[in-house]
This record gives sequence, C-alpha cells and structure tokens, in this order.
Amino acid sequence: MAMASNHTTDWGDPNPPRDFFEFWHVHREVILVVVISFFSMAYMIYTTLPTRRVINKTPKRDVAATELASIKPAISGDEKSEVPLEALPPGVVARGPRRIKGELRKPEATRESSSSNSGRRTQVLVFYSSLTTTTEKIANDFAQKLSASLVGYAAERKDLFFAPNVLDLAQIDYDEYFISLPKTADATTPIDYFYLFLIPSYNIDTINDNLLEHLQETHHDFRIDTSPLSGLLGYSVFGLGDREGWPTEEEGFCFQAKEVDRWMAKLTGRKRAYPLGMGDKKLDLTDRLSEWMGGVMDVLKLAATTGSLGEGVSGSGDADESDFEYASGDDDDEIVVEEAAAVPKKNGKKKTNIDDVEDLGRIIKSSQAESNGSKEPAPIAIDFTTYGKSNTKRAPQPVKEMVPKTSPTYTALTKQGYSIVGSHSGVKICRWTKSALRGRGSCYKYSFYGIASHQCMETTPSLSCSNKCVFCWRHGTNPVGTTWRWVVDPPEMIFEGVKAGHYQKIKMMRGVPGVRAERFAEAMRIRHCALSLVGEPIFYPHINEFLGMLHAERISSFLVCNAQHPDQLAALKAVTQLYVSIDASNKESLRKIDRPLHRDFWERLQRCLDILREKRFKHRTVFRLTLVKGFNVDDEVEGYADLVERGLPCFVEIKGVTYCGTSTSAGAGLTMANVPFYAEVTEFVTALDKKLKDRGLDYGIAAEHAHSCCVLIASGRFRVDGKWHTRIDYQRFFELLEERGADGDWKPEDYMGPETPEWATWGNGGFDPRDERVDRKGRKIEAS
Ligand SMILES: Cc1cc2nc3c(=O)[nH]c(=O)nc-3n(C[C@H](O)[C@H](O)[C@H](O)COP(=O)(O)O)c2cc1C
Ligand code: SF4
Repeated sequence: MAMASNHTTDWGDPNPPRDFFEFWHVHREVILVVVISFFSMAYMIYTTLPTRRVINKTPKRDVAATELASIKPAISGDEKSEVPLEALPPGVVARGPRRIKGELRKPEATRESSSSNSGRRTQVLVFYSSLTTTTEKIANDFAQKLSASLVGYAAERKDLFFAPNVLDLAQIDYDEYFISLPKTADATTPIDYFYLFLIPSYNIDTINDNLLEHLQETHHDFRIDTSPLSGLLGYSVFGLGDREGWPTEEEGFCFQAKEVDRWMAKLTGRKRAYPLGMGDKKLDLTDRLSEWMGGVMDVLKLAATTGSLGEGVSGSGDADESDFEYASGDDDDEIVVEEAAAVPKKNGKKKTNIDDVEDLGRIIKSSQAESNGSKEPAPIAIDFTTYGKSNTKRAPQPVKEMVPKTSPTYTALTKQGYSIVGSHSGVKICRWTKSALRGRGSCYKYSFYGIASHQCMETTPSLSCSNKCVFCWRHGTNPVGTTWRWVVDPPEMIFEGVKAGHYQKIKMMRGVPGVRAERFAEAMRIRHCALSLVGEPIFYPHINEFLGMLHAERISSFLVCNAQHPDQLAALKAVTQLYVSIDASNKESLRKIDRPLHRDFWERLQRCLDILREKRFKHRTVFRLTLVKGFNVDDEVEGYADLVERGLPCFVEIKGVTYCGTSTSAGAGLTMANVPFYAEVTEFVTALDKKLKDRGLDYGIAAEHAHSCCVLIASGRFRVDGKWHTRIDYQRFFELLEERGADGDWKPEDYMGPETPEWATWGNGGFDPRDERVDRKGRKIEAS
C-alpha cells in the first residue's frame, strides 16, 4: 500500500514524504519537468539577446561611481556647416559605474544618407608617451596640423570633427580609454572616437610598459569582452625609434609601437584604420610621419563620412594576429600544381574539368539571353588567330561576352579573388604584392630586375587562352579558344578598370597586420604591370594601345605570351620585357604538357622563336622554362639548348613548378612528386649553362631566388666588367620611349640597370636582406 501511495503522491498529497530520498522518489517527475523547463527558458532568453557577450560586472579595476561629466554638444544639428571645430571638454570621459559590454559590429551602411539627422561627431584622440620630449613636441605639432586639415574638410563636407585632443599616456587613467570607450553625457550628440598613437620605443622601464600591460590584461580579463574597444571608429599607431642603436626591427627598432599596434588590433576587433608607421628621429622621421599623417587623414575623412573604415581584408583580433598569413598559390603567373579548382555545382554536379571549346559554346548560350535583351548593336567579332578556311555556310552568330557576369567562369574567377573588368579582362593582387607590403619579401623579379612587388599590378586583358596546360592552376575557370570570338572592350575602359580594381585591393590591405605604412603609401602608385595573370594578353586585339596607356603613366610592362600567336607577337610594339613561355623542348613533350588547341602548335612556337631572335636588339627578351618533373626535365637539356640557340633570348628564367594543395591537377596526374627540389633545378640549370657554353654561346648563370625555386641565365650582353647587370633602368626606358616612340630605335642595353645586388647573384640565395623571412605560417625564419 505504501508503495502504491508513493507513486500516486502529488503536490496536494496530505502526507508529504519525511526524508530527502523519499521526497525525491515521490516528486522526481515533477522536479525534472520544472528543472528542464527552467533551463530551456533561460537558454531561449540568452540566445535571443542582441549581444551574447554582455557582462554585467564591474571590471577588475575600481572605477569611481561618480556622475557622468556633462558635456555641451559642440553645435546644434542645423548649425553644423558654419561652426568651426570645437575642442572636446576634458570631462567627456565617463566616470560612472561601468557596464562593460561587447558590441556587435556596426553595419557598414554609409553615414552620408543619415548624417543630416544623426548628428554624429568624430573625436580624434592623440595619445603619446615621451621621455626626452621629442614625441611630446611632435604630438602637439601633429595635432595642430591635423586640426587645421580637419577644419578645411569639415567646412567642405558639413561633417564636423571635434578638435583633436592630445593625451599624455603618463597623465591619463587608462581605464577611461582602454577598457571601454569614453562616453558623453549628452546622448543626443553621439561621438565616434578615433585613436592615434605616437609611441617612442624604450628598452628600459617606461610608461610604455604600463600601457602595454594594461592593454594585455584587458584583453585577457575574462570579465571583459576580448574586444571592448570595438566601438572605436578606428585607430592607427606611429612609432619613433633610433636605427643607430636599434638598426632593424629584429633588433628592437620601434618594438613597442609594434606591440601597441598588435594589442589595439585585438582590443578593437580589427579596427586598424591605417598601417603602422615607423620613423627614425635621426633619419627619416619627418618624411615617414607626413606620409603616415596623409594616409590617416584620408581614412579619417572616409570614416567620418561613411561611419566605417570601408572595404578591407580585416586585420585580426585573435591570438594569432601576428602570424596571420594568406592562403598562397596565387602568385602571379606562377605555375602551380594544386587541387583542381572546383567550378560551382550546377544541378548538384561538381564540374572539375576545364572549360574548353565545348564549354565556351555553353557559356555563349548562357550569355545569349543577356545580349538579346540589349539594345546595343553587337560589336563585330574579330578572328585574328586562325587562318583556316572560313565556313561560309554558317549563319552569322551574334558576338558574345567572353566572361559574362552570369557565367560559372565569372563566379569561379571572382571567388578566386579576381576582379573581372569589362567582359574579358581580370586583375588580382598576387601574394608577393601582399608579402612586400608586409616587409616579408618580394618576388624573384625584384631580385633579378628590381620590380618593387608592392607597386606591381598583375593583370590580363584576355582571360582566354589557346592552351590547356596540365599545370595551369586556373583549370575549370579560364575559357579557351583559338580565335577571338567575343565582344572587344575598349582599352581605355580596361586600363581604368584594372587600375581601380588593383587600388581597391591594395586599400583592402590597410588593416592587415604587419602592413607597413611606408610601403602601403608607395603601393598607391602602380609602377609595374605584369601582363601574365592567366590567359593570353596578346590575344587582345588592342594590346598595343593598352601598353601605350601603361607607358604613358610610366608603368613598366612585363608581358608573357605562350608562343602560339606569332603574328601578334611580330606586331607587338615596345614592352619593357617580353617573355615567351617554353614549356617543353620538343614537339611531343609540348603536346603532352601544354595540350595546345592549335594543330600547328609546334610550328607556331618555332615562328615565335624566330621573331624573338629578330626582336632581341629591340626588346629585352626572356624564355621562361617551368620545370615539371616527369614531364619536361629528363633528357631535355639538349633540346632546350637548341631552342635557346634558335631564339637567342637576352635571359632564360628557369623555375620549378610550385606546389600548392594535395591532389592531382585536373586529371593530368600531377602531384607533389612532379615538383622538383631546388637542388634539381640548379642541377638542370648548370647542365643547360654548360650546353650553351659548349656551343660557344655567351651565356652565364647570373642570379637566383631560391625562395621561389628560380634561377636566371643571362646573355653576356648584360655583363659589364665581369659583373651582371640584370636589373632595369625603368626611368631610362620611359625616357627612350618618350624620345623615340613605341617603334623607336633603341636596344635593351640602353636601359640596362645598375649591377645586380650581390645577395641576388648566383650562389647567394637571392633574399633581400631588408626583408624578414617567415615561413608559411608567418613564423620568423632565422638566417642560416
Ligand atoms: C634609454 C633609451 C632606450 C631606447 N631604446 C630604444 C629601442 O629599444 N628601440 C628604438 O627603436 N629606439 C630606442 N630608443 C630611441 C628612442 O625611442 C628615440 O630616441 C625616440 O625618439 C625618443 O622619443 P622621446 O624623446 O619622445 O622620448 C631609446 C632611447 C633611449 C634614450
Ligand atoms: S611580378 Fe608582380 S605580379 Fe608577378 S609575382 Fe612579382 S609582384 Fe606579383
């Protein structure tokens, strides 16, 4: 009976159980239901809060619970265009009990549309530390200049800034600025804060250490959001140091500014508005500072106008921020063995083979609908590469776009980071450009020819090509064809479009950890153009006009072609350096490796070599050999020597194919095993050099870039008094061009540059000593 009564007990039982176990036994079902319901409700409430990281606790540091200091709005909303900058009263900072909370990132909506009634103002705070007063003076002077510049801008744009406040880090309470943002008493005048830091470095104990400790502790304090300053509009740091005592960054030059920059990235959750600047007070402080200030001003105006830092590759607030590295495999025209690029799924089917002529038909069809709706008359198709009989019976076809926006090719290319310009051109920034911006090394073309990688634009006016090379890492994305059968975009449009695309991508690097302000500023002036991205640049019917536009802006041109378009090659006007890719030394090997669409591919290659031979006293001509083990290395040295003898190029670049990824390339069976070791590349180069010498040809091994597995053989024409001069005098090239015109008469020797730096010459590795060596994860590599 007792048992039965226990089972039937409920909240109304007049005989409640006497001990805990009895109670549990009797009420367990009800208790469980209540407990589960409670937790479910709590969870639901928690997950629907606007921000999940609200911590309603006082931070570990004591914060005085005083009234908020009141602040008069600087101006009323309707007066804003006439009222000058007004200094923010020092009492602006909040002193009340603090509710530390994280913030969701603001939507990147432009402020312009709402600025008239938002009444937001931007307050720049210039923090500095100083022991021997250099930075103090600079900070005050800097703030004055900034203020003057903002007054002008505010008058123009009706956006008002408060006058910058200069704050000595030795005098302020860090809690007020670095645990949360200063708050204003007047909620109707919301203020956006922008922090600037001027930090000298000291390897002795100074106030800098307190600041750094504070930033670090705040980031690690579990009671505070890891990015409590994410509401900042932006921040940027400038370091002062002395290279006399601390010559390099590794030896401590500006080390504390770098640290402040790093911790602020974490605390602000990626709000680095402009790259870290650094100046040496005895050498270049004025130049570097004004450069940095110029950049900061531009970003400030943008941020104040739009409420955001604009598009960008975000920096990182996470623990690995200094190790942030990009996925590689996007080096310029490097040939890379990698996983075949997957074209987006269509009807659930993944397409991994290449777009070929049949695919083009499909692309054309898909774009047909688009152009049918257009009222524009279709441009006339140009077929300039095929000289076969024309099919007179075929009905005239409307001309289509090579890469229409709706095509899978477009989607795949943009996913890979290309900006497609018009309907057949592309631009992308290569990993060396990114690397050079961060002082982590430039591409081999810097070592060999003095190309500044951070000022180099990589582009192509034709995404289409006439080969299907087994190692092409654009498999599945680039269209192919033997004839130009597409709409032809005007060169002006391509030129403006690729420049805009390039600059936009550079700007996106602004917040990336490690980007140097100095290089960033330089990168905003393109000096070189590598026409080699993907596809075949001379396929584009207006390539000469396009080159003329580059040169008119004093942008050098390195043009790479695939030795399949002899007529276009012959008609090519001046370029700074002209490349022909030689992917194999004999017909069979070339067929296997390049899988050319032209039936007379070998004859075309031979004709191209003859043209190059003719041009060698006009252009700097280069053979590019890409070594793919198992395809074009073994037993081919003799054949390559024959080709060199035939074309007599100024230079022969020999490069091992690059590996990136794990699987085979487009069914061609390429794996890591096809990537030669550097020792194998050098062995091949030595053998080729010997063969050339045996034939009495004046060539020698001039330079190397072991990092990219690349070696340069040069003609004796570029050896002066026993020293190699493989670099280019770009200034002289443009002078010659401007004096004598694109068809003018001059020789490559006329714009031969200075001596190849010793570190780049054969036997010395080729790594620029100014740069820091890091591995793929960004870890420093010690010099061996
Ligand atoms: C004791 C001492 C230590 C220094 N340590 C470094 C250092 O580690 N790295 C660096 O780049 N500069 C270092 N400097 C150079 C200062 O950062 C540089 O002179 C700076 O301009 C000083 O700014 P201030 O006059 O505002 O204090 C040091 C200078 C002194 C006097
Ligand atoms: S030449 Fe220019 S595009 Fe090519 S790898 Fe170097 S920096 Fe990049």
